[in-house]
Amino acid sequence: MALATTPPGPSSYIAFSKAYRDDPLGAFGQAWKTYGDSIRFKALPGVDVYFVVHPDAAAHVLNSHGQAYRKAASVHQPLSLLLGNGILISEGESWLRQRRLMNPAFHRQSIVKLASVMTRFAQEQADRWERYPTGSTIDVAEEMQQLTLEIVGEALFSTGLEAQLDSFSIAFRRAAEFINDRINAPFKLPMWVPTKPHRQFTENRDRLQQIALHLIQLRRHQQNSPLDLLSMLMAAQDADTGAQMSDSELLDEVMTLLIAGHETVSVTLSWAFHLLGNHPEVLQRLQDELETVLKGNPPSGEDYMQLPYTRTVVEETLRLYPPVWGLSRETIEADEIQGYSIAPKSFVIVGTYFTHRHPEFWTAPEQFNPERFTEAEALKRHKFAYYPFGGGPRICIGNQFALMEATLILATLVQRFHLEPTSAQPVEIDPTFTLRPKNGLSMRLVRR
Ligand code: HEM
Repeated sequence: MALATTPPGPSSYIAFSKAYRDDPLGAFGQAWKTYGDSIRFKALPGVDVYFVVHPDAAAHVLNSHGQAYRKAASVHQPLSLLLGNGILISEGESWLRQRRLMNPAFHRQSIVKLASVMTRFAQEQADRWERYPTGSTIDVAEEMQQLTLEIVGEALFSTGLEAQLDSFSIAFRRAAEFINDRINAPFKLPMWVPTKPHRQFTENRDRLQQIALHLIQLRRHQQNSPLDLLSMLMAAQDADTGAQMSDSELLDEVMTLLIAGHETVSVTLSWAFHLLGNHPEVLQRLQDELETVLKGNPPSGEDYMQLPYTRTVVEETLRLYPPVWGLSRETIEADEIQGYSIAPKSFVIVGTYFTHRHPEFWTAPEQFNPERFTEAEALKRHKFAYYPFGGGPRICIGNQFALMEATLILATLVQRFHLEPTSAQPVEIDPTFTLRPKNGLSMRLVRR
């Protein structure tokens, strides 16, 4: 048997990390071009970072050999400042218990019931836009963030978040910036050191948690509670012990769902509008589908399955702009990926953004072409050529929720409005926290 070797990579990590700080996607993209699908960076003495792009490697790390990996502490410790030990962060038995408790709330039957929440809020958004003078310039990224936060808030609590929406949104954005900086900082001061950013982060985190905890406590005292995600989480019982979640466990899960459940969908929608604004032929097909299927009526939950082209637009957007552009893991034990040896306690990044543009698996990968996502085309593909929701046991629990929400919002807004680019300049990507358009996304709102 041939001995496993070490993947190639740059000799100077300092040069790479400087390029990474200036332009993370550009730095990884350049390294991918130079060294191929598996790269090793010597980060610090004794600490290696491996970057893998091939779908086989993604399948290996996320699925078939997932037991040799755990979520990377350097990313998840900063995240846990906000999400505690919620399902996104936890590991092992405790994660399995949380996942089992939460799974029923995300089954298709449960999600379908939320379709009316999604369409109602999307219609309200369209009504708000109706009041703007046609031709107004709007920040689509900002508008989608508010809308998706409203929807996940309603799905969780049925009511209650509206009044606090702005406060939540601002505190979240600031807290997310702090976490992103902390993830990328080579040295992290302990949080008890009273620096200004630490104090500000704590204030923002406390504001977010107070809002969520208040809604949980209100529900504890409510009779005839509505059938929403929060009641499902509160009613969920551990199969072995019959135990239910405490307020602090609920708080971590609620924070996780509010945050994981709005930011990702909001950036997907922003990119979808950006792509549609620059691809009139795709927009035309989408409008044709909406006209044929909806016949001028507003979309309802039942229409979701009848809008296959709209959904492929969402899927293709998630290919080109996966909100979670890379997945980071740590090796628990030594491993071998595609013939390369991976040292124990190394950091492995699975490069979703790059796999989604891998020329061996996608024809004309840079082109926006929703046709790739017809059932027949999808069946022909490597299962891990496309994984915007991750894969294996830790796959996104909200993937059905997200696809339904993005499809229904897109259908509702495209039926009534056309969003035009305000500039011929390409929109820059800001890969902090999630893959967002840099400095928002300014577009011209035209009534149809
Ligand atoms: C387009 C939208 C979305 C994208 C691209 C996305 C992406 C992802 C990815 C890549 C992961 C796996 C992270 C990893 O393996 O390290 C994940 C996990 C997760 N997502 Fe999503 N997500 C989306 C929407 C949602 C929504 C709407 C919710 C909830 C309402 C949600 C809740 C979660 C949770 C709770 C986890 C952790 C699951 C676990 O570890 O068991 N996500 N998401």
